[in-house]
Amino acid sequence: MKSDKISEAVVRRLPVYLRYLNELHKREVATVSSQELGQRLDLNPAQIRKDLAYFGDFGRKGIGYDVIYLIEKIRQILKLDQQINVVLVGAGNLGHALSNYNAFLKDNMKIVAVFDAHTAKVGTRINNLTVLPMEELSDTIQKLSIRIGIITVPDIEAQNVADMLVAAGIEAILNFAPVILKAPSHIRIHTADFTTDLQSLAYYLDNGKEEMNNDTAEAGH
Ligand SMILES: NC(=O)c1ccc[n+]([C@@H]2O[C@H](COP(=O)([O-])OP(=O)(O)OC[C@H]3O[C@@H](n4cnc5c(N)ncnc54)[C@H](O)[C@@H]3O)[C@@H](O)[C@H]2O)c1
Repeated sequence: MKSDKISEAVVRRLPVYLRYLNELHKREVATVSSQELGQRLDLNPAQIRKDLAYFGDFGRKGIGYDVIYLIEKIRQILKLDQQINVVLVGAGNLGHALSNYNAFLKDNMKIVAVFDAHTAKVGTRINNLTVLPMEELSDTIQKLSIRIGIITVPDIEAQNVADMLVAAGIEAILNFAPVILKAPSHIRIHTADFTTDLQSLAYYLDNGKEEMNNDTAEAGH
């Protein structure tokens, strides 16, 4: 398995494959072709074959890929075959929503601690967890071997929280605050930015109209 050579683009596609493969497994489908995966996921089958070739040549011509085997391999590559503990900082609106969202539990990722700086939030309960004060962040991260941090604090506080997470030994951060965070190069940071996503959608709304207008104009020629 050439896991050390997997590009970022492939790593981002693997969870997409995994979600659909889990769906197939639930429907008791045993094998799937790259064509079917391509159709369903709107990806080029050749690209899918290339991505999956990272795990060795196990697709069989005319039969396709063994769904269970592929699920196992992708989970291994993504390290979802081990329990990964996650901490969330910022028990506000978004923090509550994410802490209550259990969809990733099946992938062995679990929010095991929630923190907040506000005294009114500390001691309250979210989804069976008691919100803890920031003073306990470092000890808790070490005690529970927490490896990923989720940041849901206001933008002006986000860098400060990221620094605390890094100092406590976190290896990766999912940041929901609309700021670009700085961290040492060995820390992986992904930012989930709803605002920029919405802004780029606005562009496509206009483009869609223009394209429709162009199409209509061309059709009239
Ligand atoms: N609510 C949404 O739908 C949404 C969507 C996208 C992005 N965001 C972003 O997520 C972040 C949180 O949004 P929200 O609506 O949940 O805000 P919120 O005000 O409801 O919650 C923020 C929480 O962070 C806590 N906090 C503040 N400073 C802190 C610090 N230094 N350490 C620890 N905790 C601290 C606050 O006490 C509060 O409980 C913001 O940056 C926001 O821009 C929110």
